[in-house]
Amino acid sequence: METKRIVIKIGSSSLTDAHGQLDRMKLHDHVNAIAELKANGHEVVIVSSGAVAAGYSGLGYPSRPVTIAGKQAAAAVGQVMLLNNYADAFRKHGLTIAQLLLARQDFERREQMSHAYSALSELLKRSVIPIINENDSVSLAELTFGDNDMLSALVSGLIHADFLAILTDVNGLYDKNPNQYEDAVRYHFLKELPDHLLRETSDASGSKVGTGGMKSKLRAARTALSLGVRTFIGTGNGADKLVKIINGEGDGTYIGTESLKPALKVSKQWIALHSPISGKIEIDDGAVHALMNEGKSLLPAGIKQISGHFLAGEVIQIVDQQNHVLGKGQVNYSSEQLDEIKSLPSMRAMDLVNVCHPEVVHRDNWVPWTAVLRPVPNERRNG
Ligand SMILES: Nc1ncnc2c1ncn2[C@@H]1O[C@H](COP(=O)(O)OP(=O)(O)O)[C@@H](O)[C@H]1O
Ligand SMILES: N[C@@H](CCC(=O)OP(=O)(O)O)C(=O)O
Repeated sequence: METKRIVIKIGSSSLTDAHGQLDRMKLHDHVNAIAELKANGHEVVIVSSGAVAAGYSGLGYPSRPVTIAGKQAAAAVGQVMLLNNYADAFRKHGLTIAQLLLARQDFERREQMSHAYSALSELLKRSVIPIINENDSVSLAELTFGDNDMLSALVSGLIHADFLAILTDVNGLYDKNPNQYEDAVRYHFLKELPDHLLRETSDASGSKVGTGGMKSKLRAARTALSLGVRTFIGTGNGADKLVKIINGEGDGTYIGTESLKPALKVSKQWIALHSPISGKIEIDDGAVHALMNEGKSLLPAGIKQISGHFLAGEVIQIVDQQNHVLGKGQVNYSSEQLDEIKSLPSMRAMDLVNVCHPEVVHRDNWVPWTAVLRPVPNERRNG
């Protein structure tokens, strides 16, 4: 049997009881199913929610806190309880776990993203099961993932996973919220996620503890697909549930086909999804053709105009002369240098600013505004 690298996202709703508190039976059910995957030789990374749910009652809150400070405190208490429970449960299977707490800022800094990649790769090599959660207690309010769906998609891209399973309390995506409409119909398989599905799907959570509802799972699934990772959204019970899920027999919705394009390199993922945009370069039609159709790098000769102040190594947006965004790239020249050399032949440009490589943006550091950068409807573009 082919072994796979699998990311399992476990939502709060799949870890808690009717009062919104950590349900150890549910946790053990997931652990048994993950142990089964490991026994079959698969590599597994868990993205687990549940810290706030596990911690709030111990802090004396009558229900899940709504204030930022309340959630941060509850997560700090609950994360310890959550991981202790996982560690005990996995130990019974002879398996070791590791904890990684990630914040959105960790993805915005290229080195930190590479460190996360290296640490995860090493843990997987040593057959340890990394358990990731958002670093709720320190995440900046305006920069939190909020739920772990998007985090799980980004992690699955980062480690070039073969499959992302988002476990929740509903058995897949329905054409309308099944909690409200009895006649809601479930999708078993979707080749891709069209815009209208994202627009129409509700962000209402089905439980007291979940965040983001089905909409955030679809956003995450779209990101995972664009990073080359097939996704499942659904549920299941018993030790064989995950084996069934990865064999295509799971109770839920499968999104994407086996023949997705391969994942982008980590450096391109950073440029595409996380890097801040420091400026803009407008290019002529010849350069548009070279970049978009011929897989070439951007040379000084194709540059018409520069906006913003940026340094060499920063990421800028590239637009055509009608101001259509073409993509993002990491520049080898500062905006000051580019102002001097725009439209010039490469040799002259290099002489003028004393730089030894002709590419303004090398094709290895260029990501076109295709699937990865495509904004989810009703949302701001990255940057
Ligand atoms: N179209 C839909 N299909 C399926 N579930 C939906 C849909 N719209 C809203 N939901 C709700 O989304 C919930 C799952 O999201 P959420 O509560 O955030 O789960 P989790 O805690 O697992 O992240 C379901 O319980 C369901 O009530
Ligand atoms: N990081 C938070 C997760 C917040 C949350 O509700 O996420 P989810 O259940 O995935 O919608 C926690 O551990 O409680």
